[in-house]
Amino acid sequence: HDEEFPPRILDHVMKNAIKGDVTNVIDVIDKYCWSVEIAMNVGDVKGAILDKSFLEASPKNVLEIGCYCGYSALRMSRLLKEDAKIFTIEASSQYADVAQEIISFAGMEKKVQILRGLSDEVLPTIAEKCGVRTFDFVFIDHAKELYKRDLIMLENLGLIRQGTTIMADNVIFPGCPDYLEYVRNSPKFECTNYPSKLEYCENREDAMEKSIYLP
Ligand SMILES: O=c1[nH]cnc2c(O)cc(-c3ccc(F)cc3)c(Cl)c12
Ligand SMILES: [Mg+2]
Repeated sequence: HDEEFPPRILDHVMKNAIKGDVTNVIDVIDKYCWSVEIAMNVGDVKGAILDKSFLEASPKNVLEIGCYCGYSALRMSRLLKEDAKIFTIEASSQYADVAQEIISFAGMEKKVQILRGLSDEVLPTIAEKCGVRTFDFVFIDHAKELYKRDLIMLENLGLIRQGTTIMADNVIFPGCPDYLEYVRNSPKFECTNYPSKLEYCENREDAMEKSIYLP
């Protein structure tokens, strides 16, 4: 995935999507990624799996680690209940800039707050900064080598509670074997695997892993 992609997708959305119509923005991004160039959004197929788990959890406080262009934040924002909110951590200021534009274009700037910085620098102060005690739903979709570290941080910081749903993207490709081994062998997590395909690909396997926290 090249660094120049995000500005192109932003430009495409601004030119081809309907301002304020979050579902149309999502569709325009998916069509572009299927037809013009692939992006590392969770995509429409895995996105539907995310949607289903999100609706089942019906969360009030949502945390996403890895915002990228804001695609998955938009998918979740359109399913948010009244007075619920999404906090999404993004380390790349270029990605965060594009995501902010796309989220605002879709009219979801009040429901989605982008926190700029590295996850291990943002997480320790997120509770007081965001006025949240624990998160009800967490979507992990950033660098695969940080999944396990960050889940342990969430637990140690008391940012997840009995019944919190954690969804992880890319557990097959690129893959996060240490994370999978950790959650599946821990008595504190109830795991379910959802086999799928890498976003915008027909023939490369990937999967999402759902882990319910039961300390
Ligand atoms: O870095 C990623 N963070 C979060 N999600 C990701 C994802 O869903 C896909 C990929 C990826 C890898 C190799 C490839 F050929 C195409 C796409 C990456 Cl690299 C990430
Ligand atoms: Mg991903």
